[in-house]
Amino acid sequence: RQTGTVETDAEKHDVEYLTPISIGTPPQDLIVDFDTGSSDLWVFSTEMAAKDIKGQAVYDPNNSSTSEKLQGSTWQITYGDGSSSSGDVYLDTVTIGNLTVPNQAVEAAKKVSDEFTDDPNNDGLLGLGFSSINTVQPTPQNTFFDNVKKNLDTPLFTTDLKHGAPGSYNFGYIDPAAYIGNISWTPVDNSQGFWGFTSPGYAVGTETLRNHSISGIADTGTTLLLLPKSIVKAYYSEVQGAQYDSSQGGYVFPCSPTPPDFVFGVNNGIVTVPGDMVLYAPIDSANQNCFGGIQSDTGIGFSIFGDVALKTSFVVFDAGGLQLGWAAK
Ligand SMILES: CC1CCN(C(=N)N)CC1
Ligand SMILES: CC1CCN(C(=N)N)CC1
Repeated sequence: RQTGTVETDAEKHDVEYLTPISIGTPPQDLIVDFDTGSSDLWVFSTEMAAKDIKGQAVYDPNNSSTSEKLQGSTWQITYGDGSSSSGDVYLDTVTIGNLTVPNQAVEAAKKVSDEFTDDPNNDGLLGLGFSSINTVQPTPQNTFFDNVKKNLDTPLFTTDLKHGAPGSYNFGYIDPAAYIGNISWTPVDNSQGFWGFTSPGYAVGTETLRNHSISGIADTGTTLLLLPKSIVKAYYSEVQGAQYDSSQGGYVFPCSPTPPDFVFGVNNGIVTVPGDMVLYAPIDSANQNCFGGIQSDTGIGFSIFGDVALKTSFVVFDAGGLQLGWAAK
C-alpha cells in the first residue's frame, strides 16, 4: 500500500491552483487544475487546432509507447462559468507525485473554449469528483483517485491550499503536521457526483453561530465561496460601503478596512474565513475597491465552498468513510 503527495501552486489572486502530472512513456509533463467539482481528466493535445493553443503544454498520444486509443469513446464537458471542452479518449500511464496508474483514461482535447485557450498556464483538468459524473461516452471512465485508491493505505486525499504560497494534495494519509486542533467530520452526499455536505450555520465576525442549513459542495475548481443570497446579504450588511455592482457581477467594497471574518459550521466545529480572505481582489488600479470572495450561489442549486473557503483549512476528502474533514492550520 502507498501514499503520495504533490505540490500545488496558485495562479494570480489564487484564481486556480495548478499541479504537475506526467502522462505516457516517456513521461510528458503537464500542469493541470485539480478539480473536486468534476470527474474528467482532460488535457490539451496534439489533436487540437493550433489556433486554440496559446502557450499550454500538450499531450501527444502518438509520442507515448503506452497510449492506447479507447476506440469510439468521446467526451464533452461544460463548466459552471460557461467554459467547455471536448475530444476523444486514450488509456495511458498517469503519474502524480510518486503514484502511478497504468491504464488511466486520459481525455485528449480536440476543442476547448476561449477561457481555456486564454489561460496559458493551465494544460487541463484532473477531476477529483465521483466517477458517476465522468462525461466519457458510451462508457464513463474512472478518475485517477478512483483508480489509485485501492493501492493507498486508506482511500482518501487531502487538500492544503494556501493564499499566495505553494500548497499540497496528499493521497492515502492524513499528515498530522498539516493542521492544528481537531478535524471536524461531516457526512458526504455524493448523489450528484460531488463532495456534498450540509453546514449547520454561519456567523459574521465574532457573533454567535446562526442556525441556517447550508447545503453545498467542497470544490477546489471554484475560486470563490458561493452562498445563499440571504447569507451574502447579511454578511455585506456588516461591511462598510459594500454594494452589489452589476457591472462587476457581485458585491464590491472598499479594500480598507479589512472586512469581518465569515464563519461556517462543520458538524459541531467551525471554519473561519478571515476577513482578509474575503478581500478577493482589487477591481481598480488604485486598489481602492475590492471584489468580494463571498458571492451568491443563485442559479446553481446549491452552495459552493470553493478555494476562498478551502484555503483557510486542511480538508480531508474521505471516500472510505464518505465524509469530509475540516481542520484549522
Ligand atoms: C456545480 C458546478 C461547480 C463548479 N464546477 C466545477 N468545479 N467543475 C462545475 C460544476
Ligand atoms: C472548474 C473549471 C471551471 C473553468 N475553468 C476555467 N475557466 N479556467 C477551470 C476550472
